[in-house]
Amino acid sequence: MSDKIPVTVLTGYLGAGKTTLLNRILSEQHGKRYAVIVNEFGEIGIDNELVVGADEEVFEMNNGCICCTVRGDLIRIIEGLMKRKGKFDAIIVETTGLADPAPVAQTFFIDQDVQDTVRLDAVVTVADAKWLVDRLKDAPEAKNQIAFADVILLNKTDLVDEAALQEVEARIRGLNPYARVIRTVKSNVPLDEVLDRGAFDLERILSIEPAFLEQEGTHDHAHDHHEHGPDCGCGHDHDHGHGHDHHDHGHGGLKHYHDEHMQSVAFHIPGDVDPDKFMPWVQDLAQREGQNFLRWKGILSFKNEPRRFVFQGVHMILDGDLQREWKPGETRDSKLVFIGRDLDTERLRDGFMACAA
Ligand SMILES: Nc1nc2c(ncn2[C@@H]2O[C@H](COP(=O)(O)OP(=O)(O)OP(=O)(O)O)[C@@H](O)[C@H]2O)c(=O)[nH]1
Repeated sequence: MSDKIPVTVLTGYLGAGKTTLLNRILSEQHGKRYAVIVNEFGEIGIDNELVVGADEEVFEMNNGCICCTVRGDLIRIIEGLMKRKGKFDAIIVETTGLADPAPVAQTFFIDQDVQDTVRLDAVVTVADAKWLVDRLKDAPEAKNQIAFADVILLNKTDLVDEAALQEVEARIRGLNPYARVIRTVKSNVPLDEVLDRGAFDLERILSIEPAFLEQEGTHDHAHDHHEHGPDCGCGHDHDHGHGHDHHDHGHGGLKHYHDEHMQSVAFHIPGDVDPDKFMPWVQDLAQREGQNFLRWKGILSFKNEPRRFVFQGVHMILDGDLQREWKPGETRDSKLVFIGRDLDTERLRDGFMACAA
């Protein structure tokens, strides 16, 4: 995987600080060269002019919302970039504040040429500390962007007090316990926190919060009785803006929220998985229930396989790779995480457990 060019998808609601982060990435002395793809609504690419950078190349996509019409353009731009391989080290795609990151991320899994040359490194979401809680109530895109993220910059922390920050962090955790959350002012973050993360931080999360796996299933919420509109597969969120979808639990002094619509569950098999069982299971699951899964991710130990199988999916689109070898002394086990809506925890657990070797 290492010779593939890493792609960072930068997302976040309108005005959260994405361009500020991009400018920081492009102006800092890090010795790396980035190709930047900016998607902006409208004819005139204002964002392009706001993006500084000497050596970097900025490509713009103005043909509408990236999430509906522009996936083809994104593929073409990346193919064009690949002809200039060697001229840059990484690609950053900045999406419009209203885009659903799913179709963008999927692009890196579905087109074979793209898949052979680049890899989705991480989805980085910039969130506005002052306004996120409000946007989570009225803007389904904002909720998707949080649930989807591998890394979240909680930006504009200068505009709110500590209590408000803790509140917004609790909201974020309720939607996505797996993302790394970093507080920032003016998107000021050490760049290695957001770039070249290595697809996702499952291992880090599991090492920091081993309790997740011990209490598997506790991050979901069983009382989801709202009906959803069908997901048309375009990646748009069909969530209805229900006003009171949060439950507030005491949690060792820390506030803990569950969101009835967005859930996350993690499963663990303390040993090998049989790929002949696992592969058909996930493929079938993707077909039948993929629209409910925003992200699914796993690190698996396949029977008789010296390398780790690393897996991620976005809705129906799946991507898996045999990566590095298990190290001597490393515990070979298998973990799978789902973030999505209306997850049938019991059935997912039973299905995964049945894949044990
Ligand atoms: N007070 C404060 N303002 C900030 C911070 N970060 C960014 N801003 C300001 O917020 C405004 C929006 O920042 P941008 O970086 O353009 O946000 P964006 O997410 O790219 O916005 P869109 O392109 O509209 O989606 C700018 O005026 C920034 O200077 C911060 O940490 N604190």
